[in-house]
Amino acid sequence: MLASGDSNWGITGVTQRSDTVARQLAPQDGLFTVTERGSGAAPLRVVSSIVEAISGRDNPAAVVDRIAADATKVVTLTVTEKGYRIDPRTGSLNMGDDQVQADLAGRAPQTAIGQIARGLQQRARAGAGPVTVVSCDNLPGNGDLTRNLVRAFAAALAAGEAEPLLAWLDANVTFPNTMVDRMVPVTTAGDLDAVERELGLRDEAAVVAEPFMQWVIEDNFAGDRPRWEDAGALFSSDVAAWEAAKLRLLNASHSMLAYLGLAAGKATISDAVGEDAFLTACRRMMAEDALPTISLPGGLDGQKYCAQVLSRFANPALGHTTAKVGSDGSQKIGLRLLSTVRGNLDAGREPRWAALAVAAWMRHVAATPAAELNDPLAEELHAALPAARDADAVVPALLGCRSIFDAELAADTRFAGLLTHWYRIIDTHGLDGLRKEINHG
Ligand SMILES: NC(=O)c1ccc[n+]([C@@H]2O[C@H](COP(=O)([O-])OP(=O)(O)OC[C@H]3O[C@@H](n4cnc5c(N)ncnc54)[C@H](O)[C@@H]3O)[C@@H](O)[C@H]2O)c1
Ligand SMILES: O=P(O)(O)OC[C@@H](O)[C@@H](O)[C@H](O)[C@H](O)CO
Repeated sequence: MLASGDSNWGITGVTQRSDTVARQLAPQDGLFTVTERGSGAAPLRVVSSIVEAISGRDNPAAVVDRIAADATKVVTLTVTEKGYRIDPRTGSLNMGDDQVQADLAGRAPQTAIGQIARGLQQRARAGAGPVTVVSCDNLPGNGDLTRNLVRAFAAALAAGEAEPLLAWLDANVTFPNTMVDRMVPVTTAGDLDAVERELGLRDEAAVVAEPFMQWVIEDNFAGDRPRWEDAGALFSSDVAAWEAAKLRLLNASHSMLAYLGLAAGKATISDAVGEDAFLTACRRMMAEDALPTISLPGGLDGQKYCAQVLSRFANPALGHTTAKVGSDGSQKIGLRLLSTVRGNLDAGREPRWAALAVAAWMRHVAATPAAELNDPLAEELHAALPAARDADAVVPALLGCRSIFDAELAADTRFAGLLTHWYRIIDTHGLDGLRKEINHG
């Protein structure tokens, strides 16, 4: 958007739990490069939109100040699913979370929702103007969700604080829903060296990405906003449909490839999708299980979208690891896969392929020691596991985790049967068994 000529905007970047990115950007005046990899890649570009980078962990008061500043018009957040601190049983803010309670008690806030709510409270008191909060995470209705969590935080304050803040939020803050799509793997040391060779300078904050990018935003802004449409963003009143398509087709296949790939020793998503049987499983999951459960947004051709997703996954230059995509499974499978599972069971169909992905996740959980499982619920999941790790022991044990499977889904014998079937094949017959079973249909 800046490159299109309007230079009135800039970004204050805030890191959350670690100060790494703030430390990398500070000596570079906030400048960083974006390297596209794959067919149609644009030349390396230096991005100058970040005017300052703050460590939210070390300087939470500065975060509150920036949100409250009159000059701030938009607050975006991208903090992963677990960063929202949702209670899986209620879908609202987890009031049992120590960090949420500490933010409510009045310390300089450390949680993402606490920082936003306290920033907005200071903004209300300062009489600064309206502001828009934009979640960019892979969550359905991410704007509505963020609004509900911020309101829940405000409502939990003492009455004298809660009522004026809630009224001010209603009159001055909007939370548009968005869908962001671009595969951006973790930058490696090799990426930094490659950028240095091309640029002639060391960029510690370099970003590597695929050429594809898409940002769909609900046009519901409380105040001024950058003209992102000049740089290709799509403003739409149908963001929910875009988000459902992305989560149930792209992200669901991504998770499926991650867990099948991990079981078969494939390090990257492109390696996993290069295995014909896994490619077939993804195709069939999207076509037979996911597509029938969603209404596509106007202008999106489902068949073409699925084919494009699989060819994006095959990009060998990206190096997106199965370990990274497979992290935080407890936070992702409900949104990406169980939504499809429920849609099919309700319609009387068997979610055969989506169940394969969930079974592969269960196998990953059971085969990974608790200390090595990259998941905020690692302890809870391992506490649920019995000593035996075969299909008949693991599947019912993990189905009993109410943070992930509701009682109705856990009691569905069709789903449990599919999970046990696929788990057993992965566990006892390995890649050859999977190939045979997937190709057999
Ligand atoms: N990387 C991609 O390909 C991509 C593409 C589209 C959307 N997304 C979305 O962006 C989000 C971030 O992805 P990423 O690849 O940058 O992940 P990442 O793991 O590299 O970064 C996650 C960020 O979230 C913060 N965070 C993690 N746990 C937190 C917590 N408990 N509280 C507050 N902040 C927390 C981290 O500090 C970090 O800044 C994803 O969850 C996804 O929804 C990612
Ligand atoms: O970012 P995460 O960890 O929530 O999920 C991993 C990937 O599935 C995801 O980041 C995709 O790459 C992205 O959603 C593509 O737009």
